[in-house]
Amino acid sequence: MENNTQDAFDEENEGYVKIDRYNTAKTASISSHYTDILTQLGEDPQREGLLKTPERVAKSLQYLTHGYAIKPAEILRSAMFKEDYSQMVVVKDIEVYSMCEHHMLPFFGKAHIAYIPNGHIVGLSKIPRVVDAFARRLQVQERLTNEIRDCIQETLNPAGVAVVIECQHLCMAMRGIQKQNSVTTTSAFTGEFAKDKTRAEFLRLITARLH
Ligand SMILES: Nc1nc2c(ncn2[C@@H]2O[C@H](COP(=O)(O)OP(=O)(O)OP(=O)(O)O)[C@@H](O)[C@H]2O)c(=O)[nH]1
Ligand SMILES: [Zn+2]
Repeated sequence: MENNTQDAFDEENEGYVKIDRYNTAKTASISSHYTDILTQLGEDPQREGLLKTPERVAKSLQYLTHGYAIKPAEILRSAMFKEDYSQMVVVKDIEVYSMCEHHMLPFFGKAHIAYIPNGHIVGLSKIPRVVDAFARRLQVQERLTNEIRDCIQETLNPAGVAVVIECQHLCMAMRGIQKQNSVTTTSAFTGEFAKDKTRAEFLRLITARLH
């Protein structure tokens, strides 16, 4: 039998919760609903191209929502280091793939995140991991933005956190209002980033291009 059990990141570190990514019972149950849905859409679920589609969709949906099984605060806690560095740390252009909770269609784009250390820094890769943990759920962009900010603020306790997310929503492009190029920007700040000067520096850094 195919071994579907793996942890969320194929790593053994603390904070990476073991998940049954393609839980067998869940896959079977979701698949059977999709067989029904295909019929209701006027398709023939028995035709060759669709035979494995319900199972594929079931696995795909479990992957696209695997963030529920991840504990983002533990990810940060697993790589916090005491360091006497108190300048802004910016990680920008982090790819975001999420699903809007209203239509279950993708929204995707980039997150730009900064924090000002207050005794501790965090392993750089952990910031995109936190983004993924919250993005891989059914979301709205505003809540995604706030959840990332709050997780970093509450766990790392920095002097400030800044989160800017820019995304395109397929529910606004493929259907509904059908605006192909609109981009939604959301932002959330804490602490030092309430100050105009600090916020302006962050915004300058994320819009600057080095090459
Ligand atoms: N604020 C916010 N709205 C979102 C997000 N993703 C999708 N939406 C919106 O959710 C709203 C749901 O509105 P409804 O009127 O209930 O749904 P609908 O009839 O499908 O709306 P239309 O998309 O306008 O056709 C729509 O305006 C979507 O554009 C998000 O991340 N944040
Ligand atoms: Zn939507």
